Amino acid sequence: MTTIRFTKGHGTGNDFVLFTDAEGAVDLSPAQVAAVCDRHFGVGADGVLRAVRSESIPEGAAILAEEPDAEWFMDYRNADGSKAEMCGNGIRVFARYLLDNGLAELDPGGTLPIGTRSGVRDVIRSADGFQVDLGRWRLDGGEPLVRAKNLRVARPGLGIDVGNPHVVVALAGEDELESADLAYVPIVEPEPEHGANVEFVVPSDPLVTDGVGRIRMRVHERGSGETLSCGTGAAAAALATRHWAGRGAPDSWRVDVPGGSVGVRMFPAEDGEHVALSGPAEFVFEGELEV
Ligand SMILES: N[C@@H](CCC[C@H](N)C(=O)O)C(=O)O
Repeated sequence: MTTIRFTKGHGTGNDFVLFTDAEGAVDLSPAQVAAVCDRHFGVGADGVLRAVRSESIPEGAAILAEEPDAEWFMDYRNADGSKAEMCGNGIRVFARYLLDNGLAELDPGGTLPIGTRSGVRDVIRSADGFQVDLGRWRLDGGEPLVRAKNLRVARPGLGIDVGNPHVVVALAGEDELESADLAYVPIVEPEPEHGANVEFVVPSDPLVTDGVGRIRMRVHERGSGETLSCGTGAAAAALATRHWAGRGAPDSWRVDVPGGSVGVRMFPAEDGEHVALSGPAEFVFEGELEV
């Protein structure tokens, strides 16, 4: 048995257990992660974020080659113990965890590079907490049909990759968004090879106010079930809505989720268009765990 000191944190209600394992000595098994995340018998969380030095984890070697300053790697696990490439809410909470624990510094106007399974991601401070550049996004996975419990008809989704896979589905209105039962895994046909997070969105009316688009979203996350928020999902949802809205649609979006609200911004970069996510990073409590 190993004792780990953990912090419980969240970003718009998407909650995580965070701990430091600088030397990479505590590689939790899927069963151990699932036990920690269990809301009845464990701490309870949507995922676990292990802070491990990039040099101490196999996936970190590629990260250091890309960006030698990415000292820390965010080892993200879903609540079922599976590994995911990226977590948009998690990385803001992770950045704050590194800073508050003196593991990293972020000068005013500076950037904190963090290693993830989808590459190095740059975090900066923002008015609402932290902003992360999620990098280049791409349409991926076509337009599969999506069925969810309590939705009367199957609807076409749009596959979008923002470092991890998403399928975004537009619903007819607020009633449909409320009544969809996301306790059950939505059925996506054809099934994405590596699974997908599925976002259900409803545009606000009007869609755009003062140059900012606004949508509401609920999500069923791969490996974690329905969560109160998904940062990469919010970015995918804004990208899909802009795609559907066509010419003239804005590059700035506010995405309302059951746990709060996050900002999404698309901007040109040297290697193509990037998408950035901003929002809060909160801590709730600290404790010790035997694993
Ligand atoms: N909640 C996260 C996404 C976490 C990973 C996801 N469940 C997956 O398996 O891809 C976010 O805020 O982006």
